[in-house]
Order: sequence, then C-alpha cells, then structure tokens
Amino acid sequence: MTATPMLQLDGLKKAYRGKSALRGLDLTVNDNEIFALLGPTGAGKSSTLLAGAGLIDLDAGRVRLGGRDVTDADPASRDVAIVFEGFNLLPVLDVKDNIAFALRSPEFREEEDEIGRRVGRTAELLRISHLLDRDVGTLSGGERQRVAIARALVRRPVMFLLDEPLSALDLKLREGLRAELRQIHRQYRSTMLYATHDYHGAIAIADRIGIIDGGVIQQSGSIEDIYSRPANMLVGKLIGSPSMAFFEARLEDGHVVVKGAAQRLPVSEFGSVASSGGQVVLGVWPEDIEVGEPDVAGASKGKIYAVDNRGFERAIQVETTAGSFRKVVPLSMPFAQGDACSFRIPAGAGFLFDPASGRRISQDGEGAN
Ligand SMILES: Nc1ncnc2c1ncn2[C@@H]1O[C@H](COP(=O)(O)OP(=O)(O)OP(=O)(O)O)[C@@H](O)[C@H]1O
Repeated sequence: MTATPMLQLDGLKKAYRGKSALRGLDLTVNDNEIFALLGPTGAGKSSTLLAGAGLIDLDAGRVRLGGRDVTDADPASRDVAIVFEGFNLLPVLDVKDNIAFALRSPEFREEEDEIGRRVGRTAELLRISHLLDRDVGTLSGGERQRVAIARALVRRPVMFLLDEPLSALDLKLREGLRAELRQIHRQYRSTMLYATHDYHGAIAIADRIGIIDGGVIQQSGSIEDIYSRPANMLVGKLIGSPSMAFFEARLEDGHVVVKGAAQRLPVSEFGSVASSGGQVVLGVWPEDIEVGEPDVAGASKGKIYAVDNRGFERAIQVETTAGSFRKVVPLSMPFAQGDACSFRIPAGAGFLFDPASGRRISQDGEGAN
C-alpha cells in the first residue's frame, strides 16, 4: 500500500528574535498515520506544530495539507485541530459547551441536534459523559485534558496536532488516554502528529517516529528502521531506554580497537565503512552488550556503579575504563552496587560514527543513508 502524504513540511525556517528554532525542517506525515515527533526540550517540536496549524509566520519553507499549499492560508481554513499541554478551556462554559464550542463557530454552524449527538458520542469515547454539566474549573488535570481532546475531536478535523498532550498526567492516566487516542485513530482513521519528549510514549503510540533536534529532523521512520540504521549519534542518544552506549575507538589493521577495553573487533563485521583509519566512535545498543561475571576470558573489566530497581527488571550503570553505559538486566542477574563485572561487545553488534560530525560511517549494505 502506498502512503498518501497528509502534511508535508518543506524547508521550514523560523527564528524568534534572531534565534533559530527551525533550521530547514522537512517532514512528511502520511494520511491515517500516527507520527510521533520525538525530541528534547527546545528541539522545535511546538514550532513545527504551530507551523502546521498556521499559527506562526515562517521565515522560509512551504506547508502542504492534503496536497494543497496552505503556507499562506489562514489557520481557520486549514481544518486541523491543535491540542497543547494545559490547553486553555473556556472557564465560563461548562464541559458540554466547551466541547460544542467549535461546532457553533461560523465555519461549522451545525444544527443543535447534531451538535448534541456529536458531543455525546465524543464524550462517551473519552469517558467524560458524567462530566458534561460540570464547570471546567472543577475538573482534575486529567479530566481537563480529556475535555481538551474531546473539543478537538468533535470537529473531526483532517488532522490532529498534539503537543505533549499527556505529559501533565500520571502514568496510569497517560497510558489510558494513549490507548484511547489509538482507538480514536482506528475508529476515525484520523491523522495525528504527536509531539513528545517521552521515548516510551512515542513508541507506544506511533506508526512512525521523527527524531527532532536543533530545529531539523535528524531521522524519521519506523522504530525498527531507526534502531537498525541510526543516522547519527544524536539519534542514538535520543532513542532507546537506556540510550545507545558510546565508546571511543580507532580503526587499525582492519580492526576497531576500543580505547580502554580488551576487545579488537574486525571492521568487516560492521559492513562497509567509509573510513580506513583514525578515530571513530563505536555506538552499541545496550541490549547488545554482554555483561557478566568478572574475569570472563576475552571480555573487558567493569564495575557496577549504580542499580535501579524497575519492578521485574533492573537498570545497571556500568563504569569501565572504556566509558560508562546503562543497561537493563533481569532480576535473576544478581548485580549489586560496587560489584566487579565484565563486559563484551559481540562481533557484529554496533555502529561506527565519525567523531567530528556524529554521522554513521558504517553501512549495513542495505543502502543505509
Ligand atoms: N515565542 C518565542 N519567543 C522566543 N523564543 C521562542 C519562542 N517560542 C519558542 N522559542 C525558542 O525556540 C526554540 C524551539 O522551541 P519549541 O517550543 O519549538 O521547542 P520544543 O521542542 O517544543 O520544546 P519544549 O519541549 O520545551 O516545548 C527554543 O529555543 C525556544 O526557546
């Protein structure tokens, strides 16, 4: 099935008082997909959403919605709904009238019967039917957030732009609402661009992910694509839980020699490598690093610096002369803080990066970018 683009952002640039927030951002969100925009604070997520909704003036770039160039179109004509964290509900109206508000606007002007039906259905979907007559000032944070989503949803816009819509909620509510958003997506086949700094939230909800930092998309694709071919070190730092482990290394006699570690890894294990010598950075997903009893033959030495309990598993921080990394291990591995351990990077695990640019220089032979 070929994907049809719904939102296309091409070369967006935006500076606020001389400071760049978007630096030539390109992004395509396809029709009927949930696309998560994942990035740290200040990365440009909100600016990207505001640009899609037409709520900021761009310095450069084009915005297309459903194939139509809307760069100069006013926000009301775009038919997108934007939901922010702490979205401002109208305090003088009760929940029902807050949800109905957009349907009574001059652009929609639905019949009151139809408004009542749609408000009722949307409230059911978001499980807020019992709140319809309440003043919004009396609602909890989670209830307010549901009302804000209902208010956007009731219009059935062509697209949702969701800016950290769940970050103010506790874990349980967040998981519940995330499942409901997916349900709404299935039911209405709506397109959603969901901005978040929460890696777990992003991978739980999204079909595809875009990693944003410094006002550009560093990489986009399915999480599997990104894991198997991270474009650069920034991507490695921003995804995974824990994120990628990095080791200083150099290429020497056809081997990757990790500084401070006992291992020499054949370069041929990394596919084709766009460098024949000198310094590199070896990046490895922590899941691939083997950590075990001290003094394992052929392994390097390390020490357990910290242990965090995570219920059914533990996250350990391992300090080594090659650098430190975090990794999740099962409870059956009895590591305690201060224990000696060994670590080993299996042949073929990991990626090589250029230390100056951060770009990946090892290719897996599948036409990686
Ligand atoms: N109205 C504004 N005036 C001045 N600077 C702004 C304005 N809005 C955003 N910025 C700056 O632009 C950059 C990108 O901001 P943006 O809000 O788009 O990022 P973000 O990824 O959404 O961050 P967060 O997760 O913290 O909301 C930041 O450096 C921010 O300080």
